[in-house]
Amino acid sequence: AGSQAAPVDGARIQAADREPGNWMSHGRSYDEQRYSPLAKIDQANVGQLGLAWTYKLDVDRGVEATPIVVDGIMYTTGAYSIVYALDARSGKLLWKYDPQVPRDWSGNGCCDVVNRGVAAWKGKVYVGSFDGRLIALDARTGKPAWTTDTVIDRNRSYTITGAPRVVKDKVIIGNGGAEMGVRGYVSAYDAASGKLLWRFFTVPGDPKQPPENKAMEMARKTWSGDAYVQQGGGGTVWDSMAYDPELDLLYVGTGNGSMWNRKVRSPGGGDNLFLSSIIALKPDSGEYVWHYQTTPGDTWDYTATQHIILADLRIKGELRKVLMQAPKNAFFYVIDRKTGELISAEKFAPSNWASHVDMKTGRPVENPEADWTKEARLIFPSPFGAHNWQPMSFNPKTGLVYIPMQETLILLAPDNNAKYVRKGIFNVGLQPFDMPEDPKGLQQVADAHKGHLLAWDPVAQKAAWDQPHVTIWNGGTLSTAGGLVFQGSADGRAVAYAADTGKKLWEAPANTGVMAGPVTYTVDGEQYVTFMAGWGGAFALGGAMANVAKVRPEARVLTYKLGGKAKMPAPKRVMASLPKLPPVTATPEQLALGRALFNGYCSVCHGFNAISGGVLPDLRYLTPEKHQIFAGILAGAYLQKGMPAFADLLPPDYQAVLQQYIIKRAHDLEQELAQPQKDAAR
Ligand SMILES: O=C(O)c1cc(C(=O)O)c2c(n1)C(=O)C(=O)c1cc(C(=O)O)[nH]c1-2
Ligand SMILES: [Ca+2]
Repeated sequence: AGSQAAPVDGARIQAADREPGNWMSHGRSYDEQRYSPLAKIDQANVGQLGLAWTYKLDVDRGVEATPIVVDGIMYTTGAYSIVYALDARSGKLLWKYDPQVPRDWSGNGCCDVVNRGVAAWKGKVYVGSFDGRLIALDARTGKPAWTTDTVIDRNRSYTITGAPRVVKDKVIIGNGGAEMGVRGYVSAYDAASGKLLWRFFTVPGDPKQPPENKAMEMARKTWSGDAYVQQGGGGTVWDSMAYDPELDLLYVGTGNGSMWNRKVRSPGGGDNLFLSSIIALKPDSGEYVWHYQTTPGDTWDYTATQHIILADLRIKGELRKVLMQAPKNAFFYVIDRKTGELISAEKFAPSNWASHVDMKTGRPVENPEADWTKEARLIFPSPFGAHNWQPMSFNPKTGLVYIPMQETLILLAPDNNAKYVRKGIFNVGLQPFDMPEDPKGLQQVADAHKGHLLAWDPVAQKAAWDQPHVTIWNGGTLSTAGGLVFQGSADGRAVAYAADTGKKLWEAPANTGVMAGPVTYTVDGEQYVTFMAGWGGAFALGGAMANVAKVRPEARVLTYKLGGKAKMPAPKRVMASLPKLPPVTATPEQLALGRALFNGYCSVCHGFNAISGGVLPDLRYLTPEKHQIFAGILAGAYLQKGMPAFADLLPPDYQAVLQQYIIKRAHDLEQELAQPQKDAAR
């Protein structure tokens, strides 16, 4: 391996199976199967797994990283894009790099200040920081080698949450922000110097300007008007990529429209390319090759940024080079990855927005009842998706794909006069999200959200087995040659299942919700399994329902081995008691306005109806001292803690009713706590 740390290159990643003890790229191999040939830990002995070591991360917010492990060193990330290099055998910190994400950038993300991990290449480690920088670190020391700004417009809410991939000496990275009014793109940078090599926009720019390329010329014809220019357009490449070295094609998944509401975004309709699509690009030039749009004219936040897996499958007697994706929209797609031809698509989760995918046209057949742009509709899946970013895995031995599937639903109501407001504000064309305030109603909605570990046969396009979870937002999956599937759970466990039958074989407490995809590796012949634990992300920030999981954020690396004897630290204590509450003085009408303001501006971080999911402060617990400086906080007093300023959008009387609504909800809670528990229970 020479004297360099992390001397990963394309040849090594392509031959990943020859060194199964390493985990050298995000999905382990370029095909992103997240399947490990390691089999020392198997169905017979997995019950003996114990903790080898734990490592506490700095920030207790959502943890979503897939660690990279090369030659005994683990490179991983936590919230605010902090990078950690750990001895993979002991968990000892070798170095740490904190990109010092300005905390006042926090409000530019839709879904927590998360990071999904680094890439390693020829002695460097690459991380995308939440504020949109791409940073190359010396893998030995953690010192920056170069930094580049990937953001084309700092007046817009661009973020990076996804992990870079490196292909042919090019670091590929996209960004997030389609809830916040950005134009999506994916860029390639020279791995050695950080120089920009190409950029592919996923949605058209201003029609008054010439299109950047042929693909944008094609895309432009599928949009109406030019309102989308101001609104951003969307189509962000915020997570998935895969690479086929033989075909020399790079695949990227694109996100939803900005705004979600197509009536506002593209008033005359249209497919709005390349929203919610899988796009094949030439990695050398960024040139468009083909695309498949999963949700034409998307109006539900049905991103196709979900994990992409490449595999060779025998379908109707023929070996096909396929690409698989289970996007938010609840259809499992098998696509010819050379041509983009749709091979099959079936529902892997309940949905009401479309009945099926027409195999002649390759398009979903939409249910007219799911059009919420005229009036409010109950839609499933919700924008949490039938599957979100939590990566699935494919086991070539069982032929099954293991999907962190979820049943979700939502009431969407249009705001067809919505205007782009400014950076840091949700820009979706909806009336504020609605959710029952009363505990019983809330419990009903929460109960309708169901999490599953679904084993899916991609050839037969049907479920092989299904394991229920307590709620949604469970972890990504890892499958191994030991006949195992590993998955963390929202309710705070690390679990192993039999890959063939789904039988649960092992579990251990994680103290907190586990969302990230686990990895496995070896050091000196010993096999380890690592779970990145830490509750957060979109569901937990949204609050209320996430409390079903009964966990709090506690960011930690958990590594197991057979016979491991390390001790799990005790879980952190939670929630203080309610402070003395100021009186409610507002009228019912004012409180209704306060509620609309809260759910419009505050709920995506502090929870719907002011019930926090425990990641960010539950405002019902605000102390009298904090209530005294409420206006100051809205004006930006806590910017450096990550609390954005909203005062410019809320005249003083609105600020007062917003505060009154929070106080009213605190009184509601006080009453609830005083009542016998059984009233609130399911
Ligand atoms: O449209 C986008 O740009 C964008 C970005 C992100 C992100 O960067 O994390 C998410 C989403 N959308 C999204 O729709 C979503 O459900 C989501 C969940 C999460 C998460 O980390 O828990 N991120 C995102
Ligand atoms: Ca989105």
